[in-house]
Amino acid sequence: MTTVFGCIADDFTGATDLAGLLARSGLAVSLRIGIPDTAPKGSAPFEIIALKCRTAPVEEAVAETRAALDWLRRAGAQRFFWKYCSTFDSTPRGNIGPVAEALMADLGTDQTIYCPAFPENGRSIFMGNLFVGEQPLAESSMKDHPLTPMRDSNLMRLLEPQVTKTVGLANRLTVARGAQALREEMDALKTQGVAHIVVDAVANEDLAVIAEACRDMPLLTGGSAVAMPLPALYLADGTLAADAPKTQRPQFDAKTIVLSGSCSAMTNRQVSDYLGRGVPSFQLDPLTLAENGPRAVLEWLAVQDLGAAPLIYATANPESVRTAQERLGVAGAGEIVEATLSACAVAARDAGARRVIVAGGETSGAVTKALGVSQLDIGPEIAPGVPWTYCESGGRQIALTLKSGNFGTETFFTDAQDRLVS
Ligand SMILES: Nc1ncnc2c1ncn2[C@@H]1O[C@H](COP(=O)(O)OP(=O)(O)OP(=O)(O)O)[C@@H](O)[C@H]1O
Ligand SMILES: O=C(O)[C@@H](O)C(=O)CO
Repeated sequence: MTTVFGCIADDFTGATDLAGLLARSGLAVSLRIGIPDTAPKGSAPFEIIALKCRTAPVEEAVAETRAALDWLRRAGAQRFFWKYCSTFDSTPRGNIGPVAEALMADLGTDQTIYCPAFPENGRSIFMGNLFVGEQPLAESSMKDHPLTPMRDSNLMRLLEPQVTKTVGLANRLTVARGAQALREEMDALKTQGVAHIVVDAVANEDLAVIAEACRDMPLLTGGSAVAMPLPALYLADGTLAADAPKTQRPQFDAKTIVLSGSCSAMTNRQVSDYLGRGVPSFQLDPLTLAENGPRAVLEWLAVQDLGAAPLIYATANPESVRTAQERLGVAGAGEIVEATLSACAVAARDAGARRVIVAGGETSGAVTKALGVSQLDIGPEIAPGVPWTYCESGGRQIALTLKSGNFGTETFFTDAQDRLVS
């Protein structure tokens, strides 16, 4: 099968988020961890390459995404998507804008759109300003993000310093008038030399209009949700054959491990909910780990009944996180926890776990790497933007879900288990 739509995501959970929304169509979606070192063969209609370049140096992010684009082109894709966070996480220099400009140059196109809106998860854009729920981005918890604090809510102002060409806006009033009106507005902006168009969207209906208007642009950029209507559009216009490969539903043994390294407000609530159900659990403390290593948790894990879906978590409140970071450094505390959760993932898999639930973007990156996973097929969605995925790890098929810190409802860990039939 030739790939129709090639996507590049700037982090792992963001990639599974996009994959989950594309897979709502029932069509096969394949996710590669990093740029495959083999030539494309038997690629899916929708291919996503997950990178880890959100906060990488600009030159590194540009080089990696260009290499990913090259692989996707060799897989046959002619339309491309640059996926970044629905909260537009970026540094003052990038990497959203510089990567978009580099991909545009490679594709020989002079216009693209920027639409991080994800209404189902409370991200909306109005008059170029991004909201998280009812709060402007810069007043949301994103203002204190450790790596990419977002201190402005205006997407044009955020993007301008990241690009060399002109930035403009197609606002909600235009989007509300439909796909044809939006196309005309983009053409008018093109004559004014606008290369980068922020597009307003407050509801899924707006995203349907934007996707319809922009479906044939060589490059689209945004959060996952703006890409969601594309599979149906490509099926309807014959870009994708009606017999294109569909998603699979393999079955997995119910032995499960839940690993949480996210300290977001939502993950804290999810961990509390799961603990409240009386599941076996082990709380990791970075300071104890720094002193004694992971032996205690690995010994505890070795005697657990994985049928009871035990939880190992470092999830903590901001005060405890700060204390650990003051003593070990931000990176030091993070690495100790990530290394421990990764070792637990491997030990649980070797002990028979076939369902692995991971919370946290960085944590997911570390666990996926430790499990030696290079390709994931996308299964059923657990919550908006969080699907189950199927992959091979250590010679076995496992089901793996990677949850962004802020995604899912309080009952996510049980929701995940309920979504897979054994
Ligand atoms: N108790 C703790 N003290 C200090 N650092 C911790 C603690 N628990 C987890 N960490 C580290 O905090 C970081 C959490 O980042 P991660 O990306 O996994 O979650 P997140 O930021 O909530 O998720 P996302 O990026 O999807 O929003 C990881 O590096 C993790 O190892
Ligand atoms: O878009 C989002 O919010 C997520 O897919 C994400 O990128 C989390 O890191």
